[in-house]
Amino acid sequence: MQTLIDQIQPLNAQALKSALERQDQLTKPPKSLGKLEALGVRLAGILGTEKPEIQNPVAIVCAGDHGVCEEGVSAFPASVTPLMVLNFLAEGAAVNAIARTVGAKVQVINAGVNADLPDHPALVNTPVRRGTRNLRKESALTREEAEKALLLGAEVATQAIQQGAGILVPGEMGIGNTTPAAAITARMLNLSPDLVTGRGTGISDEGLTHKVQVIKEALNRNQSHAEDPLGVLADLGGLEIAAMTGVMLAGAAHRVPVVIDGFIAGSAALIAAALSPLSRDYFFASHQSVEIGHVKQLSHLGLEPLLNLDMRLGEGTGGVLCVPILQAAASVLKNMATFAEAGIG
Ligand SMILES: O=C(O)c1ccc[n+]([C@@H]2O[C@H](COP(=O)([O-])O)[C@@H](O)[C@H]2O)c1
Ligand SMILES: Cc1cc2nc[nH]c2cc1C
Repeated sequence: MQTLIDQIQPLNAQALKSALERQDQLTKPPKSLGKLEALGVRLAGILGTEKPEIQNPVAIVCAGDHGVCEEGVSAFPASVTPLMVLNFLAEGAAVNAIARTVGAKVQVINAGVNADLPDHPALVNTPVRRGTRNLRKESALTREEAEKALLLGAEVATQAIQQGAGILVPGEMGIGNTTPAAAITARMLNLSPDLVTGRGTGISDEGLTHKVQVIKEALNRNQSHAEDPLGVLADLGGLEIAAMTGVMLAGAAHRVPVVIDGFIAGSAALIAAALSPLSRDYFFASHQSVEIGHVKQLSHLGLEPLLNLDMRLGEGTGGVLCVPILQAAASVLKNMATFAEAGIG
């Protein structure tokens, strides 16, 4: 893991500078493309050229199950997780439908689903274990398991990049995973669980009170500290959260932009950014999730969401939806004429 972290370098300062200057030479009133301009400049810094281009988007949907489901923290049964993996493979899920509209490929990682899954070309089927332990009672994962899941995500992302992926969207599927995501967020940001715990798939008021209590008890076991992000990941868990963290770090290590989806992806990004503060420069936040803790994650990460469509699905749906916006931001720098070229002014 340390090798991966050490590979992450700052953005290319020269490319940032020339892209910034170029924005004002293009045939438009200065700053008239608003936030697209800063997005383009950052993409230039990531790709190391004032004329960036983004091709071959790939969504990597990481799936895992959660021992804490036995506490009744979700509106849906855990059995939905493997069924949704089959749905991704049959291209019937929301992420598939949205990916189709933007030309993105969807790959799935079984990081730790509690069921046997069939072999499929779009599935990396090497689970670290069959779901996490119940974080209310014990550490969800060992450090070794957390690191293994992280490295699995990193390996799949690295392979996708070697095969030409130009932008990565880590997505997730895991019934119960807003519980570990909220616990991680509370610990990493040192916030009370009631400020970062939401309704996930749609639990009742009573369910929400219970969920906050479960998270409080998990945090009160008091086994991990924000200064030890891998320890937090292991303690509070999520095999798919760990795998997503790996995808994010591998994107940054290979200078590939990474689109951060909703609240669960946000919790993985908190871990990634704590492991490597430089990695944040490679991240773009797609949308503002309805989950209440998401705003807090994004402000901590210094990321502004591109869309606010009241989404709270996960799977990488918001991330995939934002790919064309980022492609457009790059295309402006790459394909627009300058005033000099157009003979204007
Ligand atoms: O991405 C989000 O912001 C988001 C918010 C709420 C729920 N989800 C999805 O719903 C599942 C987790 O919800 P829950 O209630 O089972 O913890 C999981 O499969 C996520 O992909 C995702
Ligand atoms: C059906 C369903 C699809 C999902 N996709 C991501 N989380 C989900 C949760 C449920 C319940």
